[in-house]
Amino acid sequence: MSGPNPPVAMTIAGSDSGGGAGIQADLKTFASHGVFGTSVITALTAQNTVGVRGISAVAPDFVAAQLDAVLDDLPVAAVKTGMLATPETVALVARYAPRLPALVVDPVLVASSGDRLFTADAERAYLELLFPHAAVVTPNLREASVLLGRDVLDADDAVKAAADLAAYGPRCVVVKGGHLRGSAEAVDAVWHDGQVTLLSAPWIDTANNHGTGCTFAAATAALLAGGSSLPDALSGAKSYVHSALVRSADWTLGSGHGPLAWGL
Ligand SMILES: Nc1ncnc2c1ncn2[C@@H]1O[C@H](COP(=O)(O)OP(=O)(O)O)[C@@H](O)[C@H]1O
Ligand SMILES: Cc1ncc(COP(=O)(O)O)c(N)n1
Repeated sequence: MSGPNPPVAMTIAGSDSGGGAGIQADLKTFASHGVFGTSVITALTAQNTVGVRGISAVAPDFVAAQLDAVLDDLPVAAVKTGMLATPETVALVARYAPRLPALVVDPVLVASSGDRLFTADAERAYLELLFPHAAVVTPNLREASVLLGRDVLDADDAVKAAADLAAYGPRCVVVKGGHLRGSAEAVDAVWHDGQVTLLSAPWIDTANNHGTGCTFAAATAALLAGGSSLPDALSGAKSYVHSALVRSADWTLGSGHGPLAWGL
């Protein structure tokens, strides 16, 4: 006898040929949470732990075909967006938003290697078209800076940025502090229902941080698909990333920023 159906989640993101981020990180994270993962691929990247060598965006019509194929057939309970690659694809996903439950938007604009993953001038499409539909948006410090057009450099800036991004309509904003060095804690600023709180975990000293943001957003979507409340999903995702970072801290896969472990 088989058990009950697993919850189903969807990732709408880019492929990372190096396996550390994007679709590959999302599916590992869904599976680690006992969630069945579906995937709508928006772009291929030729990428490794060192950097991004090339990007080939999928035509928006074919992104739509993938969305239709999955949504017409499978009971998707939560959705995560990662690299959307072009403003046209952001607009497309926004048009599908009424069919996308528990929408976690990770506004991937720049890889941790510093390579841009989005065409210029995409900020407005994110802010005006997609953010109003999101249950939660999860920019890192650099993405918050690009979106707001000002420096977001420290914890105080992150708190202000979370409140300012909330004005665009998402139910919750997490400004992730994974690139804030020099502190014993990795602190993220969370705006939810008009209140700002901090999400904190011990800082792990490791170069293997390629895919932390994808993993955090995918874990949040997996936990939402399983029925967690938003605050529980965010704290569960934070501890999942922390424990993955601990287990892969000393790996030497690749000569750049290596990937994270997976599994619970
Ligand atoms: N070295 C680290 N130690 C502990 N937590 C980290 C570390 N690096 C990132 N995180 C956490 O991982 C999550 C993803 O953050 P971040 O790395 O800023 O995202 P991104 O990959 O989008 O740049 C956040 O919760 C952040 O605090
Ligand atoms: C296809 C793809 N999607 C997302 C990221 C961002 O991940 P990170 O910020 O950890 O480099 C990436 N590098 N590649």
